[in-house]
Amino acid sequence: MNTNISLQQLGWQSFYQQQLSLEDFEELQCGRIVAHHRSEYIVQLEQQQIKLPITANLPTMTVGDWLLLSAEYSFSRLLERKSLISRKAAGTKVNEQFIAANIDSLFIVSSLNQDFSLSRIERYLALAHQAQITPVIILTKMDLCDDATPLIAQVQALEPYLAVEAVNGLDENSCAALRAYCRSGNTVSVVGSSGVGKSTLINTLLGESTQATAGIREDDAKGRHTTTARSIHFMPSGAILLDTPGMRELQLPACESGVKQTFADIEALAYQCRFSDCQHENEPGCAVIKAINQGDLDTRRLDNYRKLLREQAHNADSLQQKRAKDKALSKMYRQVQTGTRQQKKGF
Ligand SMILES: Nc1nc2c(ncn2[C@@H]2O[C@H](COP(=O)(O)OP(=O)(O)OP(=O)(O)O)[C@@H](O)[C@H]2O)c(=O)[nH]1
Ligand SMILES: [Zn+2]
Repeated sequence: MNTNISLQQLGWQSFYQQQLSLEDFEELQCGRIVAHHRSEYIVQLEQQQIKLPITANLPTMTVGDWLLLSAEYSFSRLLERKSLISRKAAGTKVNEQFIAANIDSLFIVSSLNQDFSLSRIERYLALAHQAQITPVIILTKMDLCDDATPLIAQVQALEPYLAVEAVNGLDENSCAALRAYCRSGNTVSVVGSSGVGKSTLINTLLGESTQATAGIREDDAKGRHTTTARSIHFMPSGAILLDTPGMRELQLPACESGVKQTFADIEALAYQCRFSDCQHENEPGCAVIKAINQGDLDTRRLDNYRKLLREQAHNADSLQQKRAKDKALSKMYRQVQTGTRQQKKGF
Protein backbone atom coordinates (compact mmCIF):
# COMPACT_ATOMS: atom_id res chain seq x y z
CA MET A 1 0.00 0.00 0.00
CA ASN A 2 1.45 3.36 -0.99
CA THR A 3 1.34 6.08 1.58
CA ASN A 4 3.33 9.18 2.26
CA ILE A 5 4.15 9.80 5.83
CA SER A 6 7.27 11.12 7.54
CA LEU A 7 9.06 9.24 10.28
CA GLN A 8 8.35 12.20 12.57
CA GLN A 9 4.64 11.81 11.95
CA LEU A 10 5.02 8.17 12.88
CA GLY A 11 6.58 9.10 16.23
CA TRP A 12 10.29 8.94 15.40
CA GLN A 13 12.46 10.52 18.11
CA SER A 14 16.14 11.12 18.82
CA PHE A 15 16.11 8.11 21.15
CA TYR A 16 15.72 5.87 18.09
CA GLN A 17 17.86 8.01 15.77
CA GLN A 18 20.81 7.60 18.15
CA GLN A 19 20.74 3.85 17.63
CA LEU A 20 21.57 4.16 13.93
CA SER A 21 25.07 4.21 12.45
CA LEU A 22 25.95 6.05 9.24
CA GLU A 23 25.89 2.75 7.36
CA ASP A 24 22.43 2.02 8.73
CA PHE A 25 21.28 5.35 7.34
CA GLU A 26 22.70 4.63 3.93
CA GLU A 27 21.68 1.03 3.55
CA LEU A 28 18.57 0.46 5.63
CA GLN A 29 15.13 1.93 6.06
CA CYS A 30 13.16 2.53 9.25
CA GLY A 31 9.63 1.39 9.86
CA ARG A 32 7.15 1.12 12.68
CA ILE A 33 4.86 -1.81 13.34
CA VAL A 34 1.30 -0.51 13.06
CA ALA A 35 -0.56 -3.81 13.30
CA HIS A 36 0.20 -7.31 14.47
CA HIS A 37 -1.72 -10.18 12.90
CA ARG A 38 -1.43 -13.90 13.46
CA SER A 39 0.97 -14.48 10.60
CA GLU A 40 2.43 -11.06 9.82
CA TYR A 41 3.31 -7.63 11.05
CA ILE A 42 2.19 -4.57 9.13
CA VAL A 43 5.11 -2.15 8.96
CA GLN A 44 4.66 1.49 8.03
CA LEU A 45 7.59 3.00 6.13
CA GLU A 46 7.79 6.57 4.87
CA GLN A 47 6.58 5.75 1.37
CA GLN A 48 4.55 2.64 1.90
CA GLN A 49 3.17 -0.03 4.14
CA ILE A 50 4.53 -3.57 3.90
CA LYS A 51 3.66 -6.97 5.31
CA LEU A 52 6.42 -8.73 7.20
CA PRO A 53 5.64 -12.45 7.56
CA ILE A 54 6.27 -13.77 11.08
CA THR A 55 9.01 -16.38 10.97
CA ALA A 56 10.98 -18.20 13.65
CA ASN A 57 14.07 -16.06 13.14
CA LEU A 58 12.34 -12.76 13.84
CA PRO A 59 12.48 -11.46 17.42
CA THR A 60 9.13 -11.19 19.19
CA MET A 61 7.81 -7.76 18.28
CA THR A 62 4.65 -5.82 18.84
CA VAL A 63 2.70 -2.79 17.73
CA GLY A 64 4.72 0.39 18.17
CA ASP A 65 8.10 -1.28 17.66
CA TRP A 66 10.64 0.43 15.41
CA LEU A 67 12.70 -1.74 13.12
CA LEU A 68 15.23 -1.53 10.31
CA LEU A 69 14.66 -3.21 6.98
CA SER A 70 16.94 -3.81 4.02
CA ALA A 71 16.28 -2.14 0.68
CA GLU A 72 14.44 -5.36 -0.26
CA TYR A 73 12.25 -5.12 2.85
CA SER A 74 13.80 -7.98 4.74
CA PHE A 75 14.15 -7.63 8.49
CA SER A 76 17.49 -6.30 9.69
CA ARG A 77 17.22 -5.14 13.29
CA LEU A 78 14.76 -4.27 16.05
CA LEU A 79 15.54 -0.95 17.70
CA GLU A 80 15.82 -0.68 21.46
CA ARG A 81 12.46 0.14 23.01
CA LYS A 82 11.70 3.21 25.04
CA SER A 83 8.87 1.41 26.81
CA LEU A 84 7.08 -1.91 26.66
CA ILE A 85 3.71 -3.12 27.93
CA SER A 86 3.19 -6.83 28.37
CA ARG A 87 0.60 -9.03 29.99
CA LYS A 88 -0.14 -12.64 30.75
CA ALA A 89 -1.45 -14.36 27.63
CA ALA A 90 -5.23 -14.78 27.68
CA GLY A 91 -6.44 -18.18 28.81
CA THR A 92 -3.18 -19.23 30.41
CA LYS A 93 -1.54 -18.11 33.56
CA VAL A 94 1.93 -18.36 32.27
CA ASN A 95 2.86 -16.89 28.94
CA GLU A 96 3.93 -13.28 28.72
CA GLN A 97 2.65 -11.44 25.71
CA PHE A 98 3.89 -8.13 24.36
CA ILE A 99 1.03 -5.69 23.93
CA ALA A 100 2.57 -2.43 22.79
CA ALA A 101 5.96 -0.73 22.58
CA ASN A 102 7.36 2.78 22.56
CA ILE A 103 4.44 4.58 24.16
CA ASP A 104 5.35 7.99 25.63
CA SER A 105 2.21 8.76 27.64
CA LEU A 106 -0.32 6.34 29.10
CA PHE A 107 -3.79 7.82 29.54
CA ILE A 108 -5.29 6.06 32.54
CA VAL A 109 -9.03 6.63 32.26
CA SER A 110 -11.29 6.43 35.28
CA SER A 111 -14.76 7.89 35.60
CA LEU A 112 -15.93 10.29 38.27
CA ASN A 113 -19.22 8.49 38.82
CA GLN A 114 -19.85 5.42 41.02
CA ASP A 115 -17.06 3.51 39.22
CA PHE A 116 -14.40 5.83 40.66
CA SER A 117 -11.69 3.71 42.28
CA LEU A 118 -8.32 4.83 43.62
CA SER A 119 -7.16 1.21 43.87
CA ARG A 120 -7.81 0.66 40.19
CA ILE A 121 -5.88 3.80 39.33
CA GLU A 122 -2.98 2.55 41.47
CA ARG A 123 -3.03 -0.74 39.58
CA TYR A 124 -2.65 1.06 36.25
CA LEU A 125 0.01 3.35 37.74
CA ALA A 126 2.06 0.28 38.68
CA LEU A 127 1.77 -0.89 35.11
CA ALA A 128 2.82 2.50 33.68
CA HIS A 129 5.80 2.75 36.01
CA GLN A 130 6.87 -0.80 35.23
CA ALA A 131 6.68 -0.10 31.49
CA GLN A 132 8.50 3.24 31.98
CA ILE A 133 5.69 5.29 30.51
CA THR A 134 4.58 8.67 31.87
CA PRO A 135 1.06 8.26 33.28
CA VAL A 136 -1.71 10.85 32.83
CA ILE A 137 -4.87 10.27 34.87
CA ILE A 138 -7.98 11.28 32.97
CA LEU A 139 -11.13 11.48 35.07
CA THR A 140 -14.13 11.32 32.74
CA LYS A 141 -17.82 12.08 33.23
CA MET A 142 -17.08 15.27 35.09
CA ASP A 143 -20.49 16.49 33.89
CA LEU A 144 -22.17 13.68 35.85
CA CYS A 145 -20.41 14.52 39.09
CA ASP A 146 -21.72 17.23 41.44
CA ASP A 147 -18.33 18.17 42.84
CA ALA A 148 -15.23 16.67 41.27
CA THR A 149 -12.79 18.66 43.41
CA PRO A 150 -12.42 16.21 46.36
CA LEU A 151 -12.02 13.24 44.00
CA ILE A 152 -9.40 15.06 41.93
CA ALA A 153 -7.56 15.88 45.17
CA GLN A 154 -7.60 12.22 46.21
CA VAL A 155 -6.03 11.20 42.90
CA GLN A 156 -3.50 14.01 43.04
CA ALA A 157 -2.50 12.83 46.52
CA LEU A 158 -1.38 9.48 45.09
CA GLU A 159 1.78 11.04 43.64
CA PRO A 160 3.03 14.60 43.99
CA TYR A 161 3.82 15.20 40.30
CA LEU A 162 1.07 13.10 38.80
CA ALA A 163 -0.77 14.69 35.87
CA VAL A 164 -4.51 14.61 36.63
CA GLU A 165 -7.18 16.03 34.30
CA ALA A 166 -10.95 15.95 34.75
CA VAL A 167 -13.00 16.06 31.54
CA ASN A 168 -16.33 15.49 29.91
CA GLY A 169 -15.17 13.13 27.21
CA LEU A 170 -18.12 14.04 24.99
CA ASP A 171 -17.10 17.69 24.86
CA GLU A 172 -14.11 18.73 22.78
CA ASN A 173 -13.55 21.98 24.68
CA SER A 174 -13.51 20.15 27.96
CA CYS A 175 -10.73 17.91 26.60
CA ALA A 176 -8.58 20.86 25.49
CA ALA A 177 -6.28 20.45 28.49
CA LEU A 178 -5.25 17.06 27.10
CA ARG A 179 -3.59 18.72 24.11
CA ALA A 180 -0.49 19.26 26.25
CA TYR A 181 -0.01 15.46 26.24
CA CYS A 182 -0.88 15.05 22.59
CA ARG A 183 1.98 16.96 21.02
CA SER A 184 3.29 16.13 17.59
CA GLY A 185 5.36 12.95 17.55
CA ASN A 186 4.15 11.83 20.97
CA THR A 187 2.77 8.28 21.13
CA VAL A 188 -0.11 7.92 23.56
CA SER A 189 -2.23 4.98 24.59
CA VAL A 190 -5.43 4.65 26.60
CA VAL A 191 -6.25 2.13 29.35
CA GLY A 192 -9.14 1.81 31.78
CA SER A 193 -12.01 -0.45 32.75
CA SER A 194 -15.00 -1.10 30.58
CA GLY A 195 -17.48 1.74 30.33
CA VAL A 196 -15.29 4.51 31.75
CA GLY A 197 -15.34 6.34 28.42
CA LYS A 198 -12.17 5.30 26.56
CA SER A 199 -13.79 5.08 23.12
CA THR A 200 -15.62 8.34 23.68
CA LEU A 201 -12.39 10.07 24.63
CA ILE A 202 -10.51 8.53 21.70
CA ASN A 203 -13.20 9.72 19.27
CA THR A 204 -13.01 13.22 20.70
CA LEU A 205 -9.21 13.27 20.50
CA LEU A 206 -9.18 11.96 16.93
CA GLY A 207 -11.92 14.36 15.83
CA GLU A 208 -12.52 14.36 12.10
CA SER A 209 -9.64 12.00 11.43
CA THR A 210 -11.64 9.10 12.89
CA GLN A 211 -12.98 8.60 9.38
CA ALA A 212 -9.47 7.82 8.20
CA THR A 213 -9.05 4.98 10.64
CA ALA A 214 -10.91 2.30 8.75
CA GLY A 215 -9.52 -1.21 9.12
CA ILE A 216 -6.67 -2.70 7.17
CA ARG A 217 -7.79 -5.32 4.71
CA GLU A 218 -5.98 -8.56 5.02
CA ASP A 219 -6.14 -12.00 3.42
CA ASP A 220 -6.64 -14.69 6.00
CA ALA A 221 -5.18 -18.20 5.74
CA LYS A 222 -8.03 -19.34 3.49
CA GLY A 223 -7.60 -16.43 1.13
CA ARG A 224 -10.71 -14.62 2.37
CA HIS A 225 -10.57 -10.90 2.88
CA THR A 226 -10.86 -9.89 6.49
CA THR A 227 -10.83 -6.41 7.85
CA THR A 228 -8.93 -6.02 11.05
CA ALA A 229 -8.70 -2.92 13.13
CA ARG A 230 -5.71 -0.72 12.67
CA SER A 231 -3.79 -0.13 15.87
CA ILE A 232 -2.22 3.22 15.14
CA HIS A 233 -4.20 6.41 14.53
CA PHE A 234 -3.13 9.98 13.94
CA MET A 235 -4.56 12.85 15.96
CA PRO A 236 -5.02 16.26 14.33
CA SER A 237 -2.47 17.57 16.85
CA GLY A 238 0.19 15.30 15.35
CA ALA A 239 0.21 12.83 18.24
CA ILE A 240 0.00 9.11 17.53
CA LEU A 241 -2.67 7.07 19.26
CA LEU A 242 -1.75 3.45 19.80
CA ASP A 243 -4.88 1.44 20.51
CA THR A 244 -4.69 -2.34 20.29
CA PRO A 245 -7.37 -4.69 21.63
CA GLY A 246 -4.83 -6.06 24.14
CA MET A 247 -4.60 -2.69 25.85
CA ARG A 248 -8.25 -2.88 26.80
CA GLU A 249 -8.12 -5.60 29.44
CA LEU A 250 -4.70 -5.56 30.93
CA GLN A 251 -3.64 -7.79 33.77
CA LEU A 252 -0.65 -7.04 35.91
CA PRO A 253 2.53 -8.63 34.61
CA ALA A 254 5.45 -9.29 36.93
CA CYS A 255 5.98 -5.70 38.02
CA GLU A 256 7.44 -5.53 41.49
CA SER A 257 9.44 -2.40 40.74
CA GLY A 258 6.39 -0.71 39.19
CA VAL A 259 4.33 -1.43 42.32
CA LYS A 260 7.13 -0.20 44.58
CA GLN A 261 7.46 3.00 42.57
CA THR A 262 3.71 3.55 42.74
CA PHE A 263 3.77 3.14 46.53
CA ALA A 264 7.00 5.04 47.11
CA ASP A 265 5.53 6.61 50.27
CA ILE A 266 4.95 3.18 51.87
CA GLU A 267 8.39 2.02 50.75
CA ALA A 268 9.96 5.08 52.39
CA LEU A 269 8.01 4.48 55.63
CA ALA A 270 8.98 0.79 55.67
CA TYR A 271 12.58 1.90 55.59
CA GLN A 272 12.06 3.50 59.00
CA CYS A 273 10.50 0.38 60.61
CA ARG A 274 12.59 -1.08 63.44
CA PHE A 275 12.83 -4.51 61.78
CA SER A 276 14.07 -4.69 58.23
CA ASP A 277 11.69 -7.59 57.50
CA CYS A 278 8.73 -5.82 59.14
CA GLN A 279 5.40 -7.03 57.70
CA HIS A 280 3.60 -3.94 59.07
CA GLU A 281 1.12 -6.14 60.96
CA ASN A 282 1.68 -5.39 64.65
CA GLU A 283 5.43 -5.32 65.10
CA PRO A 284 6.84 -2.79 67.57
CA GLY A 285 8.46 0.25 65.98
CA CYS A 286 6.50 -0.10 62.73
CA ALA A 287 6.51 3.25 60.91
CA VAL A 288 3.76 2.16 58.49
CA ILE A 289 1.25 1.32 61.24
CA LYS A 290 2.23 4.54 63.00
CA ALA A 291 1.43 6.54 59.85
CA ILE A 292 -1.95 4.80 59.62
CA ASN A 293 -2.72 5.53 63.28
CA GLN A 294 -1.79 9.16 62.77
CA GLY A 295 -4.03 9.41 59.72
CA ASP A 296 -1.10 10.02 57.35
CA LEU A 297 -1.67 6.83 55.37
CA ASP A 298 -4.89 5.16 54.22
CA THR A 299 -5.55 1.54 55.20
CA ARG A 300 -7.04 1.17 51.73
CA ARG A 301 -3.71 2.17 50.16
CA LEU A 302 -1.70 -0.24 52.32
CA ASP A 303 -4.15 -3.06 51.52
CA ASN A 304 -3.94 -2.35 47.80
CA TYR A 305 -0.13 -2.21 47.94
CA ARG A 306 -0.10 -5.69 49.50
CA LYS A 307 -2.69 -6.99 47.06
CA LEU A 308 -0.83 -5.75 43.97
CA LEU A 309 2.50 -7.09 45.27
CA ARG A 310 0.89 -10.50 45.84
CA GLU A 311 -0.81 -10.47 42.47
CA GLN A 312 2.30 -9.58 40.50
CA ALA A 313 4.37 -12.10 42.52
CA HIS A 314 1.87 -14.81 41.62
CA ASN A 315 2.13 -13.91 37.93
CA ALA A 316 5.92 -13.71 38.14
CA ASP A 317 6.00 -17.14 39.81
CA SER A 318 3.82 -18.64 37.12
CA LEU A 319 6.18 -17.31 34.47
CA GLN A 320 9.21 -18.66 36.26
CA GLN A 321 7.53 -22.01 36.81
CA LYS A 322 6.70 -22.18 33.12
CA ARG A 323 10.29 -21.46 32.15
CA ALA A 324 11.57 -24.09 34.59
CA LYS A 325 9.06 -26.61 33.25
CA ASP A 326 10.02 -25.86 29.63
CA LYS A 327 13.67 -26.32 30.51
CA ALA A 328 13.00 -29.64 32.27
CA LEU A 329 10.95 -30.84 29.30
CA SER A 330 13.56 -29.99 26.69
CA LYS A 331 16.19 -31.70 28.86
CA MET A 332 14.00 -34.79 28.95
CA TYR A 333 13.54 -34.71 25.16
CA ARG A 334 17.29 -34.43 24.71
CA GLN A 335 17.87 -37.39 27.01
CA VAL A 336 15.28 -39.47 25.19
CA GLN A 337 16.84 -38.55 21.82
CA THR A 338 20.34 -39.40 23.03
CA GLY A 339 19.00 -42.68 24.45
CA THR A 340 17.39 -43.59 21.12
CA ARG A 341 20.56 -42.74 19.22
CA GLN A 342 22.61 -44.83 21.60
CA GLN A 343 20.20 -47.74 21.23
CA LYS A 344 20.48 -47.48 17.45
CA LYS A 345 24.24 -47.53 17.67
CA GLY A 346 23.93 -50.65 19.78
CA PHE A 347 25.22 -49.28 23.10
N1 LIG B 1 -21.96 12.18 30.39
C1 LIG B 1 -20.85 11.59 29.99
N2 LIG B 1 -20.93 10.39 29.40
C2 LIG B 1 -19.78 9.81 28.99
C3 LIG B 1 -18.51 10.42 29.14
N3 LIG B 1 -17.57 9.59 28.64
C4 LIG B 1 -18.25 8.51 28.19
N4 LIG B 1 -19.56 8.62 28.39
C5 LIG B 1 -20.62 7.63 28.08
O1 LIG B 1 -20.31 6.44 28.78
C6 LIG B 1 -20.65 5.28 28.01
C7 LIG B 1 -19.44 4.36 27.89
O2 LIG B 1 -18.44 5.06 27.14
P1 LIG B 1 -17.39 4.30 26.22
O3 LIG B 1 -16.55 5.36 25.59
O4 LIG B 1 -18.06 3.34 25.34
O5 LIG B 1 -16.57 3.49 27.30
P2 LIG B 1 -15.30 2.52 27.07
O6 LIG B 1 -14.37 2.76 28.18
O7 LIG B 1 -14.77 2.68 25.70
O8 LIG B 1 -15.98 1.12 27.24
P3 LIG B 1 -15.50 -0.32 26.66
O9 LIG B 1 -15.62 -0.25 25.17
O10 LIG B 1 -16.45 -1.29 27.29
O11 LIG B 1 -14.10 -0.53 27.12
C8 LIG B 1 -21.18 5.81 26.70
O12 LIG B 1 -22.57 5.81 26.76
C9 LIG B 1 -20.63 7.23 26.62
O13 LIG B 1 -21.45 8.09 25.88
C10 LIG B 1 -18.45 11.70 29.78
O14 LIG B 1 -17.40 12.30 30.01
N5 LIG B 1 -19.67 12.23 30.18
ZN1 LIG C 1 6.54 -1.91 59.49
